[in-house]
Amino acid sequence: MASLDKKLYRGWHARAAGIVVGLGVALLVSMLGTLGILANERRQAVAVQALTADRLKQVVVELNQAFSRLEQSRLERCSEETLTHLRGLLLQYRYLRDVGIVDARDRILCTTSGGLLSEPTPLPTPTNVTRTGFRNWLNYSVGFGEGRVVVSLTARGNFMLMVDSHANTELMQHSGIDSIWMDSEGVSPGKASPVWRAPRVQETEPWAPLHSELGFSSQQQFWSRIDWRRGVLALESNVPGTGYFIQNKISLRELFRNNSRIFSGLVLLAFLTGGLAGGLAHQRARLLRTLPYRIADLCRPENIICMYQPIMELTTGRVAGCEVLMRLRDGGEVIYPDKVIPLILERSLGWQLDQAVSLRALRELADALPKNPVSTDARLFKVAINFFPENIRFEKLTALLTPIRPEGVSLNVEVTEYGMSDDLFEEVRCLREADYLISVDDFGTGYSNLGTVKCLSPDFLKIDKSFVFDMEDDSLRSSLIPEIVAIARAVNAELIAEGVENEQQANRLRDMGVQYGQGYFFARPLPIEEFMEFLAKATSGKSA
Ligand SMILES: Nc1nc2c(ncn2[C@@H]2O[C@H](COP(=O)(O)O[C@H]3[C@@H](O)[C@H](n4cnc5c(=O)[nH]c(N)nc54)O[C@@H]3COP(=O)(O)O)[C@@H](O)[C@H]2O)c(=O)[nH]1
Repeated sequence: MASLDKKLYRGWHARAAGIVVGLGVALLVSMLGTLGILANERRQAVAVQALTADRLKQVVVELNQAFSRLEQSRLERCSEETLTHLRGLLLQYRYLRDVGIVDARDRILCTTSGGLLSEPTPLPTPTNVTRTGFRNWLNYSVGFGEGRVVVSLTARGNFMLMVDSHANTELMQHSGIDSIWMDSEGVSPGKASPVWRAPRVQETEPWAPLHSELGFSSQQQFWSRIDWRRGVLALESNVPGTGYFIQNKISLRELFRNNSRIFSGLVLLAFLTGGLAGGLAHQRARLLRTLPYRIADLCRPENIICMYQPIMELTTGRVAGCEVLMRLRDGGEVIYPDKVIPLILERSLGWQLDQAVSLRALRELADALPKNPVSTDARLFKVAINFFPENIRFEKLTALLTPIRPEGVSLNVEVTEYGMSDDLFEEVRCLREADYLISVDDFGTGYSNLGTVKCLSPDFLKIDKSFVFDMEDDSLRSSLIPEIVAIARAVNAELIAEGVENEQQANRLRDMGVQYGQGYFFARPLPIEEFMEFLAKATSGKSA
């Protein structure tokens, strides 16, 4: 069995399974590990963005509050008194740097820092105008004291507030985020403009937020995208209710560099788990290719091949019938019965096999025999079929064979000597009454005595081939053939000698009183077409 398993195991199948599974597991482990690293990176960015969003929101809330209070105060005309009042208001806010009053053409008339301006200072067109009526000038450079600073201006009605971009920048720089965008909803909905970019971010082509529509949502939401071309993972979120968006961009190369140890560990882990899984899959695939795992499949009708070995009448040379011998097809290979019969019995597949063989053989014969010129002989034609002893049950066999029994063919049930038992006698008696022929197979190798053979009353005794093989040497074994001939006469059975391999054996057996011979001298077990050709040739030879 071991050598057959080895033969049946097709190396490349199992190797391919091992390689595929190994690579698959290695890939899966690497992917899961990489996803874990990305998820960790994302988690960190989310925490940073949540904190920054909170701060930005405070600025916006401050702006809203300040505008409401200014609008309620109705201090829309520039005067020292108004400016004093505005300065008092400014002190109450953390992020506001300046408060001013503008005219209808957005010209600055006075500010808390600059006082009453001798000439109105015109502002350019706003960077954006929001739905709620805010006009924004982002990154606006103004002279402040000795130098200039970059600020953000926001105006509503006649009031203008200045948010210190420097303060903002400080805030951002320490937050770890990369850029802030603002949605100019109202003027051009869905179009966002960058507000701030960390100095370390050098970008020629900034990325607008993915979901601008979420800028005014009351919930902070996070989303991410990977730009494989640029090798960047971008994480974004909105600042709830403000129209602001926050972005973090992580270079994949940097990510790899920062986590190089983890990645090395991951490669090692992928290699080990892939190797282990591949090895196990290879073993399993090898195991699945072995006969014990495939025997049930091999015994299915589509894998069964029936061969027909002629049984010759030794005195006349006429083809008296045939024995059906099965083989199992396994892809391009053929498996012989001796290799699988023990396994078939162990797996209780005997009936499945006997059923499939007899159905196929009788159908093939029913199709082929009438087309053949020997059909006139069919009346005499005996088809011997092997059944496992436990399947020789009258009801079971007749239910199976009666509907498919070909016209004019005698069915010959072969019973091995090993399978003989008391309860078999009754089954065999019933089969004989129903016109079935009975042969005792491998006669001489079992433990039957004259009494049991008498009880069975078979039509044929098949002399086991081991007696025939030894005939040339006149061995002790072959010297028993006359005893077998005597037993056959005593039980009124005819004899078929198995394993006839040459003419000398055939002639001697005939001379000893053996009626029939079967063996390679006449023909090997043949497929139906070749068997029919043999039959035609033998019949025409006889009639010529
Ligand atoms: N229940 C079933 N058992 C079956 C079925 N088909 C076969 N068998 C049993 O398997 C045994 C082995 O069969 P196989 O390998 O086919 O061998 C047969 C012949 O090929 C072989 N033979 C015939 N002539 C010669 C010869 O001249 N020399 C030589 N060395 N071998 C020869 O002998 C076997 C004949 O078998 P049998 O007459 O039945 O003893 C076989 O013994 C069956 O029991 C099946 O469908 N069902």
